[in-house]
Amino acid sequence: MQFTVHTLSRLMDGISAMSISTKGIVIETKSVKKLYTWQIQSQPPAILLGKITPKIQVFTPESSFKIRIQGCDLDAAQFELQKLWLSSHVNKLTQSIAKLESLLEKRYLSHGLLLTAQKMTSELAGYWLNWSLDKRFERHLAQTRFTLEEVHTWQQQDIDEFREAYIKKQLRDYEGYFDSVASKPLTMAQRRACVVVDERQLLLAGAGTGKTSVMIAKVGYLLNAKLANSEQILMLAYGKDAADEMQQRLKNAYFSATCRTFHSLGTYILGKVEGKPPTLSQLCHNEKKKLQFIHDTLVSLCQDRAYKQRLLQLLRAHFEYKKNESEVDFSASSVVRLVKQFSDLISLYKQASSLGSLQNLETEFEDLLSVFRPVITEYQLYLNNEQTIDYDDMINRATKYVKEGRFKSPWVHILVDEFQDISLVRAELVKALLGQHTRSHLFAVGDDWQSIYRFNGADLGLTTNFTHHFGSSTVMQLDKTFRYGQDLLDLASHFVCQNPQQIVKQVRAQSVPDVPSVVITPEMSANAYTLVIKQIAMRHSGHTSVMILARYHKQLPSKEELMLLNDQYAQLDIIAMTFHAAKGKEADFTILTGLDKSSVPAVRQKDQIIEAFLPMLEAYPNAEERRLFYVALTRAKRQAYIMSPSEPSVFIKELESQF
Ligand SMILES: Nc1ncnc2c1ncn2[C@@H]1O[C@H](COP(=O)(O)OP(=O)(O)OP(=O)(O)O)[C@@H](O)[C@H]1O
Repeated sequence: MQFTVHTLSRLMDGISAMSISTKGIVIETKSVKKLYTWQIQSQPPAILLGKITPKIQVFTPESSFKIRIQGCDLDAAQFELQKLWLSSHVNKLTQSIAKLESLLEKRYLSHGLLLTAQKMTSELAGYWLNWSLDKRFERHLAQTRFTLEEVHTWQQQDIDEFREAYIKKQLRDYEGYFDSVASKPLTMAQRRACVVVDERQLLLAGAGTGKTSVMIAKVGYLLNAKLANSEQILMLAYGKDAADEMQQRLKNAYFSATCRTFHSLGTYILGKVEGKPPTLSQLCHNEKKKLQFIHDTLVSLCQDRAYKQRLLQLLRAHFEYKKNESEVDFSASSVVRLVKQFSDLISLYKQASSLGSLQNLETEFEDLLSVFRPVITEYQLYLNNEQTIDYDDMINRATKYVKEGRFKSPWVHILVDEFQDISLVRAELVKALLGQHTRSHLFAVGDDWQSIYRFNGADLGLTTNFTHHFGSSTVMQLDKTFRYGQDLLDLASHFVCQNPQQIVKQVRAQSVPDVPSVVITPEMSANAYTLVIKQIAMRHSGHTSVMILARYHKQLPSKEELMLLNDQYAQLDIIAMTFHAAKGKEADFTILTGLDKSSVPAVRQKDQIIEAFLPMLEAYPNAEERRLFYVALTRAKRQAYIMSPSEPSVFIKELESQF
């Protein structure tokens, strides 16, 4: 397609010929012939901007070369030039806008998609929106330019409206699915949590609000809406039971995705990269063996006089070691305490080392760490000789492999349950996996009211400052609890929110029960819970589950006692577990026992160095113990019996004051 501007070129000084094509303008002078190409990145030539004067100026992109045109048919010239320019540029515009429209139609307007849209439109807007097209072209391009202008000038309100329209459409299209994906139709808040698919998303919700149900439904939605296939979805649970339950619930709903705990994820990654799954050291499973190992290591290290001196100094300065002899008495309680501390410190030290946060601690605790470091070196040597690893090695090594690209992650959607209990090192692994894909999605589900694993390194800040750690994100809440009635909800929420740092959530209960959901009953004898069980059995003939809960294992009935109780009351399914183990579980009735004032809240001996290695301690006293009690309180579907001993916990007194 050639358009030769005979009339124009004749008038131009020094230019012997000029022709215009879809590629650009070819200018010929006596000595040179040069093509000035139209460039898509460039602004349209001035002639297209409608600034037609008797002296038309055409700016080519590479230079400010000017062509002065006089005495010609300006309209015709402009029309032809526009036509040529458009024919070389219009495809990019229409294709980009079509692509954008299709993306916006198919996907939720996530933060990532919004950025892409804004980048695309601001690039195009630069050369399409500042000038007016000839009317004959305008007709064809009006809609495209309108879309471009609309997206380019989006304000927050427009974005919100656009998102809302998309959500409404998805809710309509998938109404039948959300009605039937679980045993009961999902609530509106649960449905919305499924159809909103942001790159980083946090679902914060209280106990019994159906978080797990949402995770299952979300996987199904991603699959049905063809936003992902099964191989691209990874679900992470805190414990093996929870991962198995998730897998089972997926299977029941005929969905498939990978469900793992962090440990099984680590094992899988290491197995893939190293060719065989790693072997875990016995020291990981057996605390007694670990303590013995540390004890033996210290004995052996003390053969070195200088080391022995440092150990004695440390014991005297920080462990109330009273003896003056030059030998260490390894049976002394202070030494036993030090051995226990070193055992706890191994994991925390390795976590801090992998996060690069050791430096300050090294200076602050030099006297202790100079004694500790040879122990951890021996520990590591022992694992190496055994050709085994521990849990920290597993997560650290897995993270390293992912970061180095030695493990290729197939997962584009990662859903993490119990997010409030995630540690920084585990979060690093998740981030590394997400980082392998340009568009990856994290759906974190958690409840800051149920964060109970700080002593293991869980960092609640990852949940409460989610956006700070993971970038722009959508935070949502669930507003209805199904497990228990309004009275238990009010009591438990009021109790946990005494700590002003807890995020306030507006939750309602599905039901208002006709009998009280919480019963505080005196605990006259050690196994008074048997009387409560008897009462439950008398009143309920159908299959009924009962959970006995205590702060410590030792306060729970033995296996034999439980078996006897289960035999005695055949219709009851009675189990017993600690408050910690009960997280994520539920039963028709719960019986909380062992609530004497010395057990609950448990007072941990403050250990300065362990504290320093753990995530920041909250200012509110007993914050984690309060949350743990909240977890225990919220396991009952019908009634929670709280056994109140003669010297009850302050937590019971607090609850009583609320009745
Ligand atoms: N939309 C719903 N309608 C009725 N019941 C529901 C709904 N969603 C969930 N449930 C029920 O609510 C109970 C709690 O659900 P789920 O275990 O998923 O909650 P959760 O938020 O994970 O609880 P927690 O954090 O305490 O472990 C279950 O018995 C579940 O079947």
